[in-house]
Amino acid sequence: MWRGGSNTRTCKRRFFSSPTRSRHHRPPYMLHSRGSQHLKAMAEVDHLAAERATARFDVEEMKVAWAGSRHAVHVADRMARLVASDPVFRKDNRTMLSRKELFKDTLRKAAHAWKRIVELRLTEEEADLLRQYVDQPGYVDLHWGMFVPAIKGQGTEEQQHKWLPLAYKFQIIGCYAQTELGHGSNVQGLETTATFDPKTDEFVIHSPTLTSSKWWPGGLGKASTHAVVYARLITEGKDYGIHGFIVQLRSLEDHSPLPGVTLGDIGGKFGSGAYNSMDNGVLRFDHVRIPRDQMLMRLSQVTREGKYVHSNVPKQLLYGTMVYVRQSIVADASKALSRAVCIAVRYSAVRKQFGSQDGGPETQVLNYKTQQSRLFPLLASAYAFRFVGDWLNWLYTDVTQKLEAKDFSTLQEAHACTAGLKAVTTSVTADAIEECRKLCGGHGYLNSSGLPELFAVYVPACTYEGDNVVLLLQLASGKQPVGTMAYMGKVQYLMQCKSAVSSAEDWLNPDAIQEAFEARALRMAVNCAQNISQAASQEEAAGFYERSPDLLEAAVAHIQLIIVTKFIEKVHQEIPGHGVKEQLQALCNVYALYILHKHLGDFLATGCITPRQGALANEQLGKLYAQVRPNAVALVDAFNYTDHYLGSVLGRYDGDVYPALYEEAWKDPLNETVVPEGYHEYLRPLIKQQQLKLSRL
Ligand SMILES: CCCCCCCCCC/C=C\CCCCC/C=C/C(=O)SCCNC(=O)CCNC(=O)[C@H](O)C(C)(C)COP(=O)(O)OP(=O)(O)OC[C@H]1O[C@@H](n2cnc3c(N)ncnc32)[C@H](O)[C@@H]1OP(=O)(O)O
Ligand SMILES: Cc1cc2nc3c(=O)[nH]c(=O)nc-3n(C[C@H](O)[C@H](O)[C@H](O)COP(=O)(O)OP(=O)(O)OC[C@H]3O[C@@H](n4cnc5c(N)ncnc54)[C@H](O)[C@@H]3O)c2cc1C
Repeated sequence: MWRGGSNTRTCKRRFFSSPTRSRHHRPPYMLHSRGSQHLKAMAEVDHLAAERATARFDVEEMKVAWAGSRHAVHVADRMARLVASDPVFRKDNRTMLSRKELFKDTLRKAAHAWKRIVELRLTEEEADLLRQYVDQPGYVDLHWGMFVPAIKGQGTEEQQHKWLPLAYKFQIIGCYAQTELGHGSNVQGLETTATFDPKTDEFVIHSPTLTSSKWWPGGLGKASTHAVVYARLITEGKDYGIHGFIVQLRSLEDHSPLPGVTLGDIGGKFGSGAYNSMDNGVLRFDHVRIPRDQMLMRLSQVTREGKYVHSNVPKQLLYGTMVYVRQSIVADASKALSRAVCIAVRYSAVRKQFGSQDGGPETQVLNYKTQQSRLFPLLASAYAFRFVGDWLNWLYTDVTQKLEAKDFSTLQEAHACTAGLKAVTTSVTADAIEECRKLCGGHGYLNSSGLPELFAVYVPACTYEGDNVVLLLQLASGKQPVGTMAYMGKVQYLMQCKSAVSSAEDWLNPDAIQEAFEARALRMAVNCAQNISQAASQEEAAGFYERSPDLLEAAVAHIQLIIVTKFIEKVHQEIPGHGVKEQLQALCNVYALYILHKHLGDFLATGCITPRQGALANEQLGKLYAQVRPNAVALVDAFNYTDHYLGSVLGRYDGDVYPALYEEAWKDPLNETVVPEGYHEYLRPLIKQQQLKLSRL
């Protein structure tokens, strides 16, 4: 979970307490006797009011379209405000905390969040949202996000009955210990062993090598008492491959590691603050014994005699927790992307540069066409990811229900879609956050813009829960033209069809877009298949390996088709509210035509459109940007984020950016004293030495 918050060090620190601080060092507006009044008056001004007035749609109804329902808007609103108004959840100076302070702050927030959840008797939906708005990654993410789902998905009814109530009441804290120092992507290559001992009816969990040390699990380093550990099951002398086991790691009395367990944190990570609130851990086992019934036995069992029995279900169900988390990550991508875009759009409307010859007002940078062509596709992508995320959630729920009824027919489709969408949406979002930082110019590089930390927290999403390249290759290896691949059944038509677009406006026709995207995806897949069979006369796997860079691109084309299709389907639905459907239609077109323009090489190379049609798409894109421009600020308002959640002086709702930037600067610990620490040791002697040298000349 979560970002931000107050900290004991900065709370105790009084702003002007240092004896070496001079009064003249205060921000000038604070020297003014009416300083605070003046600030307050400024804060009441909505610097973005003019922008909001130009919106041609009902923002409140757009909030509903974004959130999914009126109920969802209300719940999100209540939880966001609850968090924003609670001093424990304050989010200032997090990037200035030491690792230990940050971790303690995370424990404090998690404990306080839990207290509020219990006191207010929040529902699961409310509790999830509250944690989201607290916004600081921590052990609870893995406890709720992976440990509990692993037991639910892979535990028998008895196991669920025993372990879930303990987890629900936080009597135990769990993590998901799969990855090892030597193996992450290749799950079948994990080395940890779980050897059944029929004499004692126990499994012996062991780390035979350094590379078998569990490495990365979040929450493992310092917080968890238990883990679902993935290990090779060995019984009757035979290795049956990877299975899940519930293993207690720490004492429930004093939190010390149990005998045979060595564990700790793996060390600092990218960026300040950011993901360093999480105790990603290392874990080694030295012949640790657990009762047989702590093997998760829903999919396969080991009998008292040590016999291995596999239920009649696909072995890939072992990977179910990862599929679940991947679909949550897609939903999360739209949140991270929309936060960055909200900051960049609001700031671009406030920021002015050039354009005035006579001392008059300068131009809002949002009016520059280049700014629009960089920013509006990201705005459209945030909406696109939101809707495809909703669809993926539906698909996941559907496959789960089917699995309950022992229908495994959609398992492969769910795996392919979650893997591919996770890969594409996280890669785009990580790049987009960085683009938003650049769109905010120099100020975007300040921690107070919120963007550096958002990027640092977000970027590992390209790696965790499956490296994006590895996941795209999984998608590319899919074989059956079912579900979202059904368009491949139209192979004859799509291989030879020619786009009928003859004017820029023709690109507003969803059928024209759909056909171009289908033809491109299919033709790329067919090209790959042909090249693979040519590259490897004897073995398909060798050809697959040889052509894997092309396969990646074909997989991306397929996923972009899914995203475009789901956006088009969304816009076809009944959408209430003045102008809401029209705005979504425009954003859908921006998304599709931007992808077409960006990947024009694919579309042209596969011959599904002509260069002239490509140019017309770009022409239409320019017109769409002009249509989005007056609605841009209102479109990001519809995300309904509080200033607390955004955590950005540049993205403030009121657009009053400059006083906020100015004020934030003075909170830096470097500004605690006028004369910096180290002056007497290093600066003064240097200066004096130089002065002396000069005086001798
Ligand atoms: C945790 C909270 C979640 C909240 C998310 C919201 C984010 C909010 C942000 C908050 C901040 C912090 C929280 C973030 C927490 C991050 C936690 C991270 C956790 C982890 O990273 S856990 C470790 C994850 N590890 C991986 O993902 C490993 C990747 N590797 C694999 O998945 C597999 O090894 C593989 C799929 C790449 C290959 O597997 P293998 O067994 O070798 O299979 P193959 O031989 O290739 O394929 C065999 C057949 O099985 C099919 N298959 C493979 N996988 C699946 C699956 N999952 N489901 C169904 N089918 C599958 C495959 O297609 C083959 O089929 P075929 O034989 O061809 O028909
Ligand atoms: C912040 C964070 C949190 C995490 N949390 C957890 C957790 O809670 N629990 C847990 O068990 N794990 C966790 N992980 C581990 C994570 O799941 C793995 O790091 C991830 O699955 C990638 O595996 P890897 O590190 O082995 O990468 P590698 O597979 O070693 O990848 C290295 C490079 O090789 C490439 N590559 C690998 N295989 C192939 C291939 N077949 N074809 C082409 N290229 C390939 C990749 O694209 C990449 O460029 C976390 C990781 C991070 C960064």
